[in-house]
Amino acid sequence: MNHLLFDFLDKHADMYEGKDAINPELYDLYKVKRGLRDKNGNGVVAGLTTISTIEAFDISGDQKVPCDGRLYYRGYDVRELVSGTVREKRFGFEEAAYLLMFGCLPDRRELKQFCDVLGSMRTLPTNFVRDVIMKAPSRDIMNSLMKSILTLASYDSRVNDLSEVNVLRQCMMLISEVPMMAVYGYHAYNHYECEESMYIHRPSPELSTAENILMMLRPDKKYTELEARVLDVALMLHMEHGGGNNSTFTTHVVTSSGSDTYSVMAAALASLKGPKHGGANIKVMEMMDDLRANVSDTKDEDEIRNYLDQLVDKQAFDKKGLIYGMGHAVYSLSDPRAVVFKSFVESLAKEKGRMDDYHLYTTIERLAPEVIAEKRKIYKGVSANVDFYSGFVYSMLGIPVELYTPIFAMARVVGWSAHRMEELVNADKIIRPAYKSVAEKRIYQPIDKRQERELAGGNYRKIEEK
Ligand SMILES: CC(=O)SCCNC(=O)CCNC(=O)[C@H](O)C(C)(C)COP(=O)(O)OP(=O)(O)OC[C@H]1O[C@@H](n2cnc3c(N)ncnc32)[C@H](O)[C@@H]1OP(=O)(O)O
Ligand SMILES: O=C([O-])CC(=O)C(=O)O
Repeated sequence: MNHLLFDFLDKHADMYEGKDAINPELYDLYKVKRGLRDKNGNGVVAGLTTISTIEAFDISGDQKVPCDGRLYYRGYDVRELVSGTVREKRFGFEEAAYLLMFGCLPDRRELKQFCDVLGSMRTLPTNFVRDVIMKAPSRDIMNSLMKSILTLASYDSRVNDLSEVNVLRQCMMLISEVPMMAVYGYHAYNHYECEESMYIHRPSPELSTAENILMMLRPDKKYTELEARVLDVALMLHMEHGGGNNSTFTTHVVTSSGSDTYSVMAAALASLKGPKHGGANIKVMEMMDDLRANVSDTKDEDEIRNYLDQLVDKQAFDKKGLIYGMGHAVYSLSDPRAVVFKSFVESLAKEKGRMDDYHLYTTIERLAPEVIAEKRKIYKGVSANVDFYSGFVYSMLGIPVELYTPIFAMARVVGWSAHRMEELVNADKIIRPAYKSVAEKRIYQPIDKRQERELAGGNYRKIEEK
């Protein structure tokens, strides 16, 4: 332990606590939109996009009426894209990636070419797995991914070339390589930290992204057709969500400064892993484990409601006051992706003998919006979001929890790529909103004239002892 640091923090913890708190009334006074949303939850319009469209309200006269959510990729309803590829027995991730990147649906020849190119790019530099991915493995695969992506930049002789075709090359390369880097990052962690056996399977250029993920993950490389199709649908549902979501907005912000593709993607990953964003899928699973540990009868609705009450009152689980997997910055009555997920969760749960869990999830999905509405100011309705059922689906596919958010990233890297290109082509202006300063001006004091402060201390020690 660094005693110097420990004592310093112990003395200063009290002084630091609340130091940066700003009187909430000032936000109203200066009309600051906290979280870049107005009082009714509407986001500040920060840009234009043709990549996707999100709808959560219908307009009736001059009224906005909450409706079931709708999501379109380049104008195509995501539900139709999913049902189309499932019906026509094709893997859809690559097709949707083509659509998002190039703006139109591919014909058979174009799709084959695109899949062949992605397949040919599923390689990493010589010894990259040994020298980069295996070094300092961590349970946090998102951090491991960021490290790998930033290191890849050193192997790119045209790292800073912002021409469209070069950025397209870099993006396609990352779409191909992120699944490998994430799965190998997990194997490294599983071997070095969990003392399990390690195996590194090379991806196959003939297989789809979803098949490759399952193949690389499993010791015997085996998976069923249903498992690969379900994962493919999950990837399609996570690929893109407008320009304003936290990680895609990060993509726009960092792109606008002229930074390189690797740095932009690392920043987007850093944003996505947050538990209020893509990291929520891991939190949902941890919350469900905590619920099972604290609710004696998971079929008793009163007991479940009581636990949800405690969650929102910051008394249970991580004491953050959130029911993970619930609520969305844009959607009101429903998130269309959660609805699609739910449609195959039931059949999968039946097949895997997880119907008790399925009923528990559906009960929470029904009760949570009521509990949140009782205790918070609700502007537009709260419903299950894409992260609510995704972890449950992955657990039925035998995917380890550490990979849940990285799987989100494997898909969303496509949306980030499309938005990076859109920002480069259209905006070419650094994103720079304003912050109103509410600080007082002060007169400089020479060091010998500054008053000595009495620091009580003890606060950090208490935190450490917990
Ligand atoms: C891929 C994705 O990023 S999807 C989102 C994944 N995140 C989660 O599942 C985490 C849990 N959910 C949340 O934290 C929130 O719903 C967010 C961050 C997604 C959206 O938050 P907001 O934009 O503030 O939602 P909204 O305006 O509808 O919230 C209204 C009120 O309900 C509260 N609320 C919303 N969702 C929840 C929730 N799941 N649990 C408890 N309270 C909630 C908000 O805190 C807010 O109350 P406040 O004004 O007192 O702070
Ligand atoms: O749009 C948002 O705020 C969150 C997001 O990325 C998603 O729901 O996929």
